[in-house]
Amino acid sequence: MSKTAKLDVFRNEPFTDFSQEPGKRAIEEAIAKVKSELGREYPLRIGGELIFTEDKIRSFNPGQTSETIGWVSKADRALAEKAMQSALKTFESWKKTPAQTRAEILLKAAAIMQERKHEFSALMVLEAGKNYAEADADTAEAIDFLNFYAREMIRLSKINETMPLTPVAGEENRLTYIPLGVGVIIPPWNFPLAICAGMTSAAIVAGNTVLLKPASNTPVIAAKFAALMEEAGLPAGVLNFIPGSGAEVGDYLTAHPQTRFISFTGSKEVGLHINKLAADTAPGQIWIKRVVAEMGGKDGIVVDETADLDAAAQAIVTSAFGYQGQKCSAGSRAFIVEAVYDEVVEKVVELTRRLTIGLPEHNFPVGPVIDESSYRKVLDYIEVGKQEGELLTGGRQAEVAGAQGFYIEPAVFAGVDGKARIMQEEIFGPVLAIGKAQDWREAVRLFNDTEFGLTGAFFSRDEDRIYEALETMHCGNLYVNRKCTGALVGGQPFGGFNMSGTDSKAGGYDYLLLFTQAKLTSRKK
Ligand SMILES: NC(=O)c1ccc[n+]([C@@H]2O[C@H](COP(=O)([O-])OP(=O)(O)OC[C@H]3O[C@@H](n4cnc5c(N)ncnc54)[C@H](O)[C@@H]3O)[C@@H](O)[C@H]2O)c1
Ligand SMILES: N[C@@H](CCC=O)C(=O)O
Repeated sequence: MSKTAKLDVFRNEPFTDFSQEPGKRAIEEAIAKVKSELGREYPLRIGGELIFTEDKIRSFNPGQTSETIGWVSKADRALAEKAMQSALKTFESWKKTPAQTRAEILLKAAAIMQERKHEFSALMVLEAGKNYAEADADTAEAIDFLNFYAREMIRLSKINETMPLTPVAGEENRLTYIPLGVGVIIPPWNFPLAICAGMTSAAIVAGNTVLLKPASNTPVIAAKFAALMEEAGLPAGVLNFIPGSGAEVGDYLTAHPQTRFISFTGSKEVGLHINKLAADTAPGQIWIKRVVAEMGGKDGIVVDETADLDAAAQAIVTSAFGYQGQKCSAGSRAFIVEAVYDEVVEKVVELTRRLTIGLPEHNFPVGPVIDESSYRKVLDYIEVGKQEGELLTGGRQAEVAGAQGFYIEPAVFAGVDGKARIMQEEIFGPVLAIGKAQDWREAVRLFNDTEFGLTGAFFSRDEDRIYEALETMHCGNLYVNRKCTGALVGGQPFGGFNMSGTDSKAGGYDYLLLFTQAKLTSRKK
């Protein structure tokens, strides 16, 4: 793109239709290609140097645990320090690189990813246990983040033209958004491409250099992303890729005096730990570290008696069990008014029973949960649920012919009290808790009775109630008459209230500001 070429308006990457032959063939071919490359080794990337370590993370297929996706080199503290020094050095040149040039690298990366989108999706089918549509949506969102943040950086760099400061006689004032410094990027495994690419590219395009520590369940897709950024022309040392233990490398870098910011997405427990550690001032530290922390959810759907009950039941099931309930936005709770409670519950159970379980590469609606510890945790919660409500369907370990993985039947509990543990704690698996409310206002009260506040949905045909619910349901992303998952970049900036995080609104118009500091210069004329 030349300096004068006008960038077209941002549009979301379309999803692939896998019910049609071309889409189906494309992903099947991509899966075959990725399978032929399994078991490779992936290095750290520090200042352009590819480093292979003795100690490695084994990434495996959660739907077929004997299948190794790849062996990923693992950073220790010494390598994390080397990466910090590389990022500090590179920051001196990267911060001076024009915003337009930085943005162009993201646009190039988006174009390359788009060209090879099915390959990225296929890798997530195998490494993260996503079915075709879930993996495709993840890749599409990653492409969106790259395209969106590139445009956002260009917009911010022209802020004095689009949002002129109030004129002051005899002085010329300018506001610029300058980068912060070196940031540590810590994404989760559940959107292993989209969130990793979004968090990393936003920090980079704003002029920062970063240390990317990917989630240990999904380091291969993160390694592919790091390689892609280099292919797109990102100078060495801007993105330093350092997989490793959260407790070792994560704590070391969070506490590091030269870390300027930490961008984290993950659980409440780890987010609060990072926030606390980052608040301490290390000897030699000359700033308050900025922490962006997007955390868990206990999201839900409220249904009143005027609602389209079929649509509501479908949305409840899709929100609860899409990607096995492993989304921060998962609708793990539903509150239904008494008048239609039995009818909606029956529909939900029927739809849930229709969900078939199997290997993600064969595109079953329900696949495995991510690993053994998650499997045990979800099964433990199902036992808790049996004491707290009535298990209407599912909840057992599922056998999948020819596959050894972490499969669990989607579980629906009804008659669950709002204070029950399965109503209050994030399970992050295929478990839905349904509660009965006397009326829609009580249902909204029950919905709000949580420490989290990420997503929610309200189903009704009554305009007055919709109006009131939009005001009173307290969460960062609130939807009406649709599922509570699947926010789109640009149109539905994403982030939550309370213990769901700092409400950073990824994919929104404020997001890049989190990785900059505003500098005002005033010159006497
Ligand atoms: N709010 C959102 O936008 C959003 C999006 C996706 C996922 N999530 C949440 O993420 C969680 C699931 O992801 P997860 O299991 O990867 O979460 P997690 O908190 O276990 O791990 C997240 C990341 O933190 C790292 N980590 C662990 N300990 C660390 C430490 N001491 N210091 C630094 N880093 C450390 C992990 O290696 C991983 O990369 C769920 O709670 C889900 O709701 C939130
Ligand atoms: N942004 C995604 C959720 C990300 C967290 O897991 C959604 O809107 O469903």
